[in-house]
Amino acid sequence: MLAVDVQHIQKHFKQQTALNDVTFSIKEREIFGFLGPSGAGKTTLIKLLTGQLSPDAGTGALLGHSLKDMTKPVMRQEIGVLSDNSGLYERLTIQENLVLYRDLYNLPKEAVDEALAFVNLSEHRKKRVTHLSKGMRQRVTLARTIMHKPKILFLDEPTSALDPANTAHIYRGLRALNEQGTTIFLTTHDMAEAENLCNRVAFLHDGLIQAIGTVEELKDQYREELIVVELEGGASHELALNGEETATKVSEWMRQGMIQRILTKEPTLGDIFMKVTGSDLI
Ligand SMILES: Nc1ncnc2c1ncn2[C@@H]1O[C@H](COP(=O)(O)OP(=O)(O)OP(=O)(O)O)[C@@H](O)[C@H]1O
Repeated sequence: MLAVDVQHIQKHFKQQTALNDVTFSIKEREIFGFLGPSGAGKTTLIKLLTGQLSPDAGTGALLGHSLKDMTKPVMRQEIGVLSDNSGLYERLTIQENLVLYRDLYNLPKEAVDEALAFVNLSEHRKKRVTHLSKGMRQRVTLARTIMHKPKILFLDEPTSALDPANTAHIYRGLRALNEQGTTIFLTTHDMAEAENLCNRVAFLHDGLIQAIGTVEELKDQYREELIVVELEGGASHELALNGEETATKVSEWMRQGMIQRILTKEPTLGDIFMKVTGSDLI
């Protein structure tokens, strides 16, 4: 069964088109990343998939259930959603927030400790939410989101407020969760995050999927045969691998003994995004 199956979804806000004919599917147990700059439609897509918005056109299903059923209680057990809108109880501690949630979902006692460890907040469990930094809040929200071990996890920019050490910790946790069977759908404009975590990615730009595939497939598809020649004194030149100009220049530099290093150039996801959309990821 497909975890997510979306066909020709459209969403408009008055004159503004947020999503325009978006079709894709995600297999169970994939980690799938939607990459796009601000305003590309990423949050809108998560809201449509999780029943917070209805599409203007198109159909979709999660684990075989129509998007129309997303607000039903049974689906709340199947999915977890991390978004900006944390909905945490400010006056309660981290632990008290998680206990409330544990009881709501009838989870075992140890679920709170596991969730705290997942987000590296065990030592801070007694802190009130109102005193937390933005990154800590994001981690508490994430703890709550993964606590019931959902079948599909939707993460809207999950590490946007986190430092590198906590980001690495969360990545390890997400991979472990995925190995236990959770399908993960995340949005990001951080290409390193996508490369690091995702089995497959899609580029979203102007409300359309502009490219989709594994990171390796996209790199193969858009690979330019380029070399970088680094010269004495620090100058560096990017040249086509098989150009006449390259041969002339390189042999001249070699004759003069100027070459320090010659490297082949692998495009980053950011390079590919730029090539496909003509726009930056930021
Ligand atoms: N409730 C709304 N009313 C009007 N326009 C909206 C609404 N929600 C989103 N939009 C518009 O739809 C487009 C897509 O927005 P969306 O929030 O999905 O982008 P995003 O890719 O998540 O951006 P970011 O990375 O900044 O969160 C934007 O042009 C945005 O202004």
